[in-house]
Amino acid sequence: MAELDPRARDASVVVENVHMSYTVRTSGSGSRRPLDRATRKLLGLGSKERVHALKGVSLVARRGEFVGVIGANGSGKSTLLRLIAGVERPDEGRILARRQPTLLGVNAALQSSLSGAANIRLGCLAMGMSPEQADAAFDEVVELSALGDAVYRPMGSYSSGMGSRLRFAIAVAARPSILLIDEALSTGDATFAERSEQAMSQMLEDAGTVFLVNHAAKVIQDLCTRAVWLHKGEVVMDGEAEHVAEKYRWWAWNLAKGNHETAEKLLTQAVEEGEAESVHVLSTSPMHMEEPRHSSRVRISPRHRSRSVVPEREPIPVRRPTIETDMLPVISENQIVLRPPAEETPVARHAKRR
Ligand SMILES: Nc1ncnc2c1ncn2[C@@H]1O[C@H](COP(=O)(O)OP(=O)(O)OP(=O)(O)O)[C@@H](O)[C@H]1O
Repeated sequence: MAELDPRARDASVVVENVHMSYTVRTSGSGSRRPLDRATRKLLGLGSKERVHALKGVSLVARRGEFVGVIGANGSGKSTLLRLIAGVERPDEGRILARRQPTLLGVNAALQSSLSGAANIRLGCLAMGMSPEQADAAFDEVVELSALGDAVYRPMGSYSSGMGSRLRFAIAVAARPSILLIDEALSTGDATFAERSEQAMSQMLEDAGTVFLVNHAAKVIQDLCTRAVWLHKGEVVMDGEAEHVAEKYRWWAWNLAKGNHETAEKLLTQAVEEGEAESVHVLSTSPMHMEEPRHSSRVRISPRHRSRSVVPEREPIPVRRPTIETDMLPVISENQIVLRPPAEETPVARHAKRR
């Protein structure tokens, strides 16, 4: 049994045994011929398929942590961020956050027909700022986005990089405690990269938490303090960014070179070495809450669990949280997070073995 974790007070996001699946329509025939596909569609012969995007993901992010989420295409990175943002709710498991997280580009939906300047105001208001705060933040947003005079042009005329920079600058100006970034930082030039790094360092110094999804191990190594490697919806490794990103990079390189056997071995080693964090959230106050919007909906069948790449663990008791905000249940001080003792973390175990 794990010890009580005194650092629970620092937890800003708790992801507890989260499962998420989507139903997708397939043509069902496997045929590549357009006529076949069209005929099957007309006859309504398409079938539905269940895609398990996340399978029992658990982690605790703390104040001041910059967490990189890395993994191959379709491994569940964006799904995890959307769930943490509260944009979607998990089928099973629970997510708690100390404050409402900001998912870059989603919380401030911008209008392409309006100028960048009008969108700054709109975006700041959408992020919860008052009109006075939005006006005061204008110069800072323009500077960080490095748009110059282009800020007075319609946003529809921007390149995708310019749009990403503007969304990032608006999100940072709103001083979120928890910022979730999906790839956006790879679209800027060197000046923007420098400024965005400074802006995020400031956020972390203010005890914020940043999650960054990126395919590039180098970006994760350069920016993050910690990395979570997802593979087919499961946590393969969770630990120090440099170490996890290096393991991921080596695995991805072998896979890209067609060294499937080596890649498979590396993945197995990483799974053995990097057992994911085990998270239990207990509520010590009476269970008087209504069913939260983000609580369990559907149970995943044991059949799907048995195919998992990560060894099975004890089922985690899911109990109701004590407080609820508009989007996600909030972590309260009387909830306790249990996790393995420090010396049992994947990185520590790896170090011991060497
Ligand atoms: N809205 C959706 N509807 C149907 N399937 C979805 C949806 N969102 C995600 N998926 C599926 O869930 C799995 C995980 O997708 P997700 O986008 O989270 O992966 P990712 O790691 O972010 O991928 P990428 O690196 O390509 O962006 C994929 O198989 C994807 O097809």
